[in-house]
Formats: sequence, C-alpha cells, structure tokens
Amino acid sequence: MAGPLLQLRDVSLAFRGVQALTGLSFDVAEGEICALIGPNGAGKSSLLNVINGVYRADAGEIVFDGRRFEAISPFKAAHLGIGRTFQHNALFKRLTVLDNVLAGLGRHSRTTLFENAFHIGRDAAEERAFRARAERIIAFLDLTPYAGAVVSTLPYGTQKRVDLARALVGEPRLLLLDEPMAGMNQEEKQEMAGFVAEVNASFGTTIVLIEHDVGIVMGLAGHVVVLDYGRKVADGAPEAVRSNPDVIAAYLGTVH
Ligand SMILES: Nc1ncnc2c1ncn2[C@@H]1O[C@H](COP(=O)(O)OP(=O)(O)OP(=O)(O)O)[C@@H](O)[C@H]1O
Repeated sequence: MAGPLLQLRDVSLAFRGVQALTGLSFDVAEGEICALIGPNGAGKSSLLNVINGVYRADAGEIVFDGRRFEAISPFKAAHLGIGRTFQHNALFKRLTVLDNVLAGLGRHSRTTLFENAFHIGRDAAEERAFRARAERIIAFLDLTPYAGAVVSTLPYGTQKRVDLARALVGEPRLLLLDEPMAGMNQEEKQEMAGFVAEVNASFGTTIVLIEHDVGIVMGLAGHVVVLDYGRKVADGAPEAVRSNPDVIAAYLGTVH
C-alpha cells in the first residue's frame, strides 16, 4: 500500500470560542479517495480550509508529501499540488467555460506581469500550452460542447463539473472537493461520482471529498473519516465505518 500523501497531526482550530476542530489526526494515502462525513457544523469545510491554507490551525501540523507545515498559504498549497473546489462554486459566472478553466491555471503561470502586459517572452508559448491543457481537461470531463458557453447559462450540475475542471487543470496531486454533489438530483450525483472516480483512476489524483449522501460515499471512497463537533469519531474502510455502532447511531441516520 502507498504511504500517506497527507498527514494531519493533532490539528485544532477555533473561531472566537467555537471549537471547529479538536486534536484531529488522520492520514490520507497516496492515490486514495477519502470521504469526510458528519453532521452540519462538524468541521468538514474548516478542515479543508486548513489543509489548503485558507485558515491557519491554532495547533497541530500538516505533512504533505513529507513536508511539514504549521501554516501554508492557498497560493503555496496550489504550487505544491493541492487543488480545491468550494461548496458554493467559485466560478466567474459571466465568463465562458474555457476562460473559467484557464483561470484555474493563474497560479501556475511563470509569466511575469511585465511579460503579460506587453505580450512578450514566454507569454505566447505559455498561453498556447495552457489552452491545450484546458481543452484536454474539458474533453476529459465531457464539457467540450460547452467550452464556449457562458457559465451562468449552464445547468447547475454542469457548472459543478466546470468547477471540477478548473481545480483539475493545475494537475493537483491532492484534490479537495467540498460537496461536489450538493444540490444535485440522484442521476447528476451518480454522474459526478463517476467523473470523480475516473479522475482518480486516470490521473492517480488523491482525493479528499465532503459528501452527505452516504450511499454515494460508500460506493466511491476507499476510506471514510467521520467527524462530529470537530472530533474524529471513526476512520477506516467504508464497511468498517458503516458497521461502527457509534456512527450508525449518531450519523448515518442523520438527515441533512
Ligand atoms: N469563518 C467562520 N467564523 C466563525 N465560525 C465558523 C467559521 N467557519 C466555520 N465556523 C464554525 O465552525 C464549526 C464548523 O463549521 P464547518 O463549516 O467547518 O462545518 P461543516 O462540517 O463543513 O458543516 P456543513 O456540513 O454545514 O458545511 C461550526 O460551528 C461553524 O459555525
């Protein structure tokens, strides 16, 4: 089995008296799909925000690919290979699908502001390479027919896929997905789960995702971590977590 790509060690985070995460530790193996589940307010989004540097943990450390951090910025996280989608997608609604996906490469650009402003140096070559990369990922996610479409005109489920493409175009080693299937009907959820599985299988991308639909989680993830009130309640293979009495009692019956 592959070693851990991500390790969380005793991570704690509080917001003015609200303890969002308490002494949280677990490993995410390279190449796995790990699902974070738990009731609303359990700390799942806060945890993703700590991993990619949106929040700084009050205590504990994060080890990514053998490098230890107490804090990391979102910019540095992206450079190290940590990609992210947000619960409420962060797309530019008035831009096209292609432009949104290209925006996902902004943090990977080597072109300086000066080169950009005067369209010189690496600018043109980089632009061509980025465009080719964006088009490849758009095709991979079956979005080619919508590449020139303005995002706001697309159905919600398709927009979520554009958000996935935007996060994926930077070729992250670790992809954090915050409720990629939220608000979808069952058919859209199955389709999105299929794409997430394909990303994992084709690119070997390690994925940590938050999802409330336990049926989807059990079919998709090889590793499940259950949180409640910022603490870890269970951590293991889906079957083991599913039959854990504490989890059954406290979470699997919870309707969100
Ligand atoms: N920016 C913030 N300021 C203050 N409190 C916050 C902030 N973000 C989260 N919290 C609090 O931290 C706790 C954990 O919230 P978090 O959003 O991480 O939970 P969650 O498991 O992702 O919930 P949900 O399933 O509703 O998205 C909650 O009590 C929440 O109110």
